Amino acid sequence: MASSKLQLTSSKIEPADVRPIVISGPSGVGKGTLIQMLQDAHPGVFTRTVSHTTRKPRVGEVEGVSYFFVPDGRFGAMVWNDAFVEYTFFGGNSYGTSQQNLEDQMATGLVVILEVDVEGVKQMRQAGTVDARYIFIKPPRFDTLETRLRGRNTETEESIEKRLEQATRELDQLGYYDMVIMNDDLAETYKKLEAFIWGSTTR
Ligand SMILES: Nc1ncnc2c1ncn2[C@@H]1O[C@H](COP(=O)(O)OP(=O)(O)OP(=O)(O)O)[C@@H](O)[C@H]1O
Repeated sequence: MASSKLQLTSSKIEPADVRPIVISGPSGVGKGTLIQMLQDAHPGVFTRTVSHTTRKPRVGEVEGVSYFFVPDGRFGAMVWNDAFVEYTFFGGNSYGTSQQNLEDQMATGLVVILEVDVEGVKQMRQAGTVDARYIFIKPPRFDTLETRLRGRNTETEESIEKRLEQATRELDQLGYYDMVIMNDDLAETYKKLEAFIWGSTTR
């Protein structure tokens, strides 16, 4: 992976703004990669929420670490009980961030990172209940997504098509975000993300 070639300086200095950070953007744009880089460069600063999902675990995924894997009925009951700060139906499965998990992560005293799709961000913004910083990662060109998703080798053809279809809709809704960063060169993108989180407004 490209990130292993980067020279990252490791720092435990917390950002002045410790509100949760919501990272959004189309599938394959590099959200997971960038979040991992933040955590690697700043051990002991960030924690991530763990989403609930109705999708089946992939090889290597661990219950309660990668996701909370739940059946459809349980997920539906949680929606009914207003247990999610955001949830979405995507690629044939439901995903959501529970209020409980967000509170648990915030209680650690670390800066919480949430990876949320655009529909989820819309819900969070409209409800206005989570005071967070919202960042959108966008691809340099639409077809970059397809190349990266194929290169990742984790998706079926059907899943790739659903993700690209959804990306078209997502790229149309940038108004919900405090910051939009284009992920062309990974090292440059990472620097911009870090600068924004630590208070600079470099775009
Ligand atoms: N700037 C970049 N240049 C080239 N490749 C990149 C760049 N950023 C990320 N990648 C690669 O693109 C692929 C997709 O990245 P990643 O899995 O982080 O996307 P994601 O947005 O988290 O997707 P999903 O929402 O589906 O989980 C990975 O193989 C990653 O290494």
